[in-house]
Amino acid sequence: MIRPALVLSRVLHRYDGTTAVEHLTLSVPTRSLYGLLGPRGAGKSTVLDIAAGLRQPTSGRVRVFGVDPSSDPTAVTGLVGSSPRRTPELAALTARELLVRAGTRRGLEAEVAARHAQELLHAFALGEVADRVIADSPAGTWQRLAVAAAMPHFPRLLVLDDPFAGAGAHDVEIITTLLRRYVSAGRTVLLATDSRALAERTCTHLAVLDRGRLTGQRILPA
Ligand SMILES: Nc1ncnc2c1ncn2[C@@H]1O[C@H](COP(=O)(O)OP(=O)(O)OP(=O)(O)O)[C@@H](O)[C@H]1O
Repeated sequence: MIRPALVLSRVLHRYDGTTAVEHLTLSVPTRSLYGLLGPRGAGKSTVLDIAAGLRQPTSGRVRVFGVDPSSDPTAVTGLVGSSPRRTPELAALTARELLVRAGTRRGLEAEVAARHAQELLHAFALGEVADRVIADSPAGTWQRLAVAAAMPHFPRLLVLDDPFAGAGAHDVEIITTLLRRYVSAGRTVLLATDSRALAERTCTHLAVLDRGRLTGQRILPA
């Protein structure tokens, strides 16, 4: 049997007084495009942070390709890719600079990072804005760039928080095509969204979260 990309077993997460994730158990198969669907505050971002090794759960068991993020955080960082947040510091960079920086931060040599940045700019149809400052780009362009910035090192698990937020139909089309291609190349994508329509159109698997609990799970027809 192929080992799942991510396994959460009875994961609980509390922030001070708030229980964000309540005894969540789920398994994300390798080569799936797995959607976490739920309204605001459902706990999606918390689950993604836990999957990316950016947050330790209060209790429960987490395995990323069999690795426990609490005992080997560095290994998990190498296996997972996630998008940067749009901070003023990043918005002052050009699209190309952001992608090169994303690559070198993931351990690529400068030359390799520059080549991958060029490939990603092309794949995400970002050629025209490549050397423009990010601050001048609309939300949909940022979303394409943010997804590209999660993958310069070709991580085995791509973790994307709301990659369609503010994206227009053209951006959604490009992002969806690239994510499908990524999965076809043997990788795995875990994304969060509050749009049922987009989740159903894009994903191969769907888990529905509500107030930190799993309320449904489906495999979607191809
Ligand atoms: N850093 C934090 N400190 C305290 N409470 C938090 C923190 N982050 C999230 N929460 C709370 O945890 C719950 C789950 O939040 P989370 O962001 O994981 O949900 P979400 O489904 O991603 O929502 P959104 O779509 O709004 O990001 C919410 O009640 C939220 O207010």
